[in-house]
Amino acid sequence: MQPIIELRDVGLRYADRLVLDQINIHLHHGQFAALVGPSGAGKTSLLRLILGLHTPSRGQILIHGKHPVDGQVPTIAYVPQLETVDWNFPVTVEQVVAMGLVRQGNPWPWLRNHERQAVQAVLAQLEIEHLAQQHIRNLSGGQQQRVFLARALVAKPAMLVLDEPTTGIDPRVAETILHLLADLNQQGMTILMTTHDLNSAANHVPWIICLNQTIVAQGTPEAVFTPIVLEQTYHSEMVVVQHEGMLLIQQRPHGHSYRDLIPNPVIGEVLNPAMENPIEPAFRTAEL
Ligand SMILES: Nc1ncnc2c1ncn2[C@@H]1O[C@H](COP(=O)(O)OP(=O)(O)OP(=O)(O)O)[C@@H](O)[C@H]1O
Repeated sequence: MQPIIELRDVGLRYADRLVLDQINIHLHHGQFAALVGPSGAGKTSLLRLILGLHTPSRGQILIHGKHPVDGQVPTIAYVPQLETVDWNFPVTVEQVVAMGLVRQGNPWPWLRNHERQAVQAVLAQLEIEHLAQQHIRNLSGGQQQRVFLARALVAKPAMLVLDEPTTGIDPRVAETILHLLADLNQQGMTILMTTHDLNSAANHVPWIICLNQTIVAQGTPEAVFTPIVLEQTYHSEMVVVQHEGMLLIQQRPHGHSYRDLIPNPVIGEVLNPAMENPIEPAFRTAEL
């Protein structure tokens, strides 16, 4: 089956600075993937490449097997980081969601009936229809995230791309947003999100892409969330434990060894053979 998105040996430079290198990713219909990596790893830059907002310095990006034309990628909807939004802009929830509609042939600022119905339907789907006339500034972080999710969904995209959807909201609300994304994925939506929350990604997202300028590893959480892959990604020692069926990931405290902290080291093996120091197969992890 043809991937929705395919990146072939993609590189990106800002001026003379290499930000992304040798990026190879396939995302198929129905996948739910998280892009993780430290600040400055190039996660947002990679999303912007996929959205057609940057041109790769090398390699190819194919959407449904084709090159995006003129930066237009109509079937992929974007949910921005909340902190990049101007909350003083005078708009209601309904107006924000309507911005997601492709409003061909309607130059007026008010909505036609079918447009209002589409907005109402997506607000109901995300259980925020009661907020339609509220100013966006007056909402909680979780409600704001749902509004921008609604704006993305109203255009009926083939795929959602979200930049840090759980940043800046409390852990309980972040959990509900991840459940919402998992529900959308169950209904067939393909999703790619960036996150700094490794524990949520490990326990809610079935496919993980570890990035630090290049792809360090990609695979299931159990396969890629290993101390070695995490150290290669973050350049910092991490502890991975399994507890009651969950993966728990934490920065390694100073003065402890893995032997003290990990009763059952987790095993991983989906690695990037192109890396300078290819990561050893997983069974080596247990020897640390
Ligand atoms: N438009 C730009 N021009 C020049 N450099 C940029 C530009 N955008 C990003 N960068 C640089 O490229 C690198 C990757 O940035 P990017 O925002 O993609 O990282 P990130 O992984 O999303 O980081 P974070 O987790 O902090 O959001 C950073 O060093 C950043 O300073």
